[in-house]
Amino acid sequence: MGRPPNLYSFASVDNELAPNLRKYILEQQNDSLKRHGVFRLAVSGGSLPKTLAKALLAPSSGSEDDKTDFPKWEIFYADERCVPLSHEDSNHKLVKEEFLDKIPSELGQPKVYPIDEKYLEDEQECADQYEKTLVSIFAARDSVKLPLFDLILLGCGPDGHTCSLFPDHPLLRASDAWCLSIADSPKPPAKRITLSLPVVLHVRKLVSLRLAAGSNRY
Ligand SMILES: O=C(O)[C@H](O)[C@@H](O)[C@H](O)[C@H](O)COP(=O)(O)O
Repeated sequence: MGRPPNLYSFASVDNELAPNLRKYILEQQNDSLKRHGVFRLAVSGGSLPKTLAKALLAPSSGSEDDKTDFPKWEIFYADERCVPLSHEDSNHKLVKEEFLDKIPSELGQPKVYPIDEKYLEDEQECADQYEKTLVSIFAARDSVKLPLFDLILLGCGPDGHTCSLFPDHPLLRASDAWCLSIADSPKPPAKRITLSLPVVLHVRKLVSLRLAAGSNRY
């Protein structure tokens, strides 16, 4: 059995959560860069991209371990809605506008892997293609059983869903794919793709941010 999760609660996003999240992410970045020269993470939508910007675009203390190395980051989507990348519902658009576009040019940009818009009409094909992208980065499925992200950063909806894995949905039991499609998401838009639960649980480090009900505290 894995280690039990550490639970933290923060009274404010700006003064408490953001600096602690920065420290945690940069520890994972530094550790990953030492191990394999790249920092591979998956992110979701919701309020996370804005929180990431608060954490990671804050000024560095100047110490060696408090520096972002964005050009060595590879960012994937833990889930995505099957809409064009410029659509209001796109997680990529959100991450781009709330975080990536705000990175000062001197810090460089992460490499980002959005879904391929060619396959929006067919959510299963969209998931299969995204899985192919993961396979091309994390090695072939016949050589690794599951991709190993250095870090996955997720939100959690009021109903308990995370990625596009919803409570009691049959997708929670799917174990034969890295990426899954959903056509009946209880939260619109209905068509989405998501990492499968085995992939999420295989990660090196997982952060799940849950807003306290009716507030903007985590
Ligand atoms: O695709 C989605 O439905 C959202 O991205 C969703 O998964 C979000 O991450 C959670 O609902 C948490 O949202 P908050 O971060 O706003 O609480």
